Amino acid sequence: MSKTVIPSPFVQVRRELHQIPEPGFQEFKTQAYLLDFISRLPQDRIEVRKWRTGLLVNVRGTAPKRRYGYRADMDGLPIQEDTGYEFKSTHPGFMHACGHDLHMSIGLGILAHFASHPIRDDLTFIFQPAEEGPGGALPMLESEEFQAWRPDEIFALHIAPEYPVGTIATKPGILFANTSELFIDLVGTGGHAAFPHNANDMVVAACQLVGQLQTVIARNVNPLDSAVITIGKIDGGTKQNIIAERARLEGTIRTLSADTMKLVKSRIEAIVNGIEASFACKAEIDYGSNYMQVYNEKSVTAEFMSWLSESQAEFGVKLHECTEAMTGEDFGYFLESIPGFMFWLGVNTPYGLHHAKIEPDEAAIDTAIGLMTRFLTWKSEQ
Ligand SMILES: CC(=O)N[C@@H](CCC[C@H](N)C(=O)O)C(=O)O
Repeated sequence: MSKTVIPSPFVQVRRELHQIPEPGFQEFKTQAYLLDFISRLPQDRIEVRKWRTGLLVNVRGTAPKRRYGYRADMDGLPIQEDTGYEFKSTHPGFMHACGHDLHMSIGLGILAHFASHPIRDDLTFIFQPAEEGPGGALPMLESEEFQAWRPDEIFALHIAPEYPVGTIATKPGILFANTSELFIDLVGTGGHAAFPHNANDMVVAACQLVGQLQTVIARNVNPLDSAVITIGKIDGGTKQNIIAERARLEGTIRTLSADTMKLVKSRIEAIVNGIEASFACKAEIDYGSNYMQVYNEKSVTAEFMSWLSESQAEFGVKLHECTEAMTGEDFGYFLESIPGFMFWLGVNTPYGLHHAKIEPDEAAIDTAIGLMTRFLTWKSEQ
């Protein structure tokens, strides 16, 4: 006899959100979906405020002394999906490839629980746009809407493809890197492919520049420190037999300290000046958006880790104290002024974050909802 497997309601929510990935600050359908879901929850303790394409939701406690915040990010990535899903993205060239569909469904699951099982303390649910860029956290944090329901402590998670479902990985102190986007435009003189001596080839300049940028990490950063420069995109020229007048490099810088970020940027600037001189071209650097490191406040994180290590067997989860990673997250801005932490949630998939084939194990959704509802309930009882 065939058995029909009914997915958890929040797996279905994730699948519906997966189909509508939108770029940062254009999460219109996503916002409408969240609003519609929230409108079907018990309303007596809930208030909702829009902030741009994001949302803030207040859940009033029964006798509040403190307020806890839970944040989920909302935007998708410019990736053409290549999964085997029946519920693929319906937005060509866009995909939830960084797990924000899971993050939101987990956020809704925790919210749905507390809408009908209020705790003593108040809760703020933060559905934040534009994490992948240009960064929604900082302007949201500074907004009147956020300040009205500003939490005393704040929490978030990020899916982790490399860990099995049930693994929760985190650490006190720095978890994710400082980041800066990097855009470099090179402008020279184009020309006929057969007359290179009359032109000034920006494809050659861009290739040299990419090679020289590798020396910053290999030769300027202390080998006991860590930094990354990744050039993820090069654009240059117009046709195979035309020497390129322009080229553009697009990338990102990651460091574990603000000082190393300064060092890396000053070396990039020196190298770019050298390219200008050696190719007699013009170069412009734009650092785009910059994110603060994710720094887990030590005592709140230690409290979570000790609570989790005592209760992990009961909840079927396993705590792993991980090392820091060079990922970036604008949740770091919330943590800069509000104590709290972020953790990795194992979703066991061979493809990494930002990969067109990533298929996170959806069992992690209920794991995370169960974990966070229990943790927030326990916090409120202390
Ligand atoms: C978790 C994650 O993958 N976050 C992104 C954040 C991007 C920051 C910014 N747009 C940049 O590219 O520097 C990441 O790429 O780590």
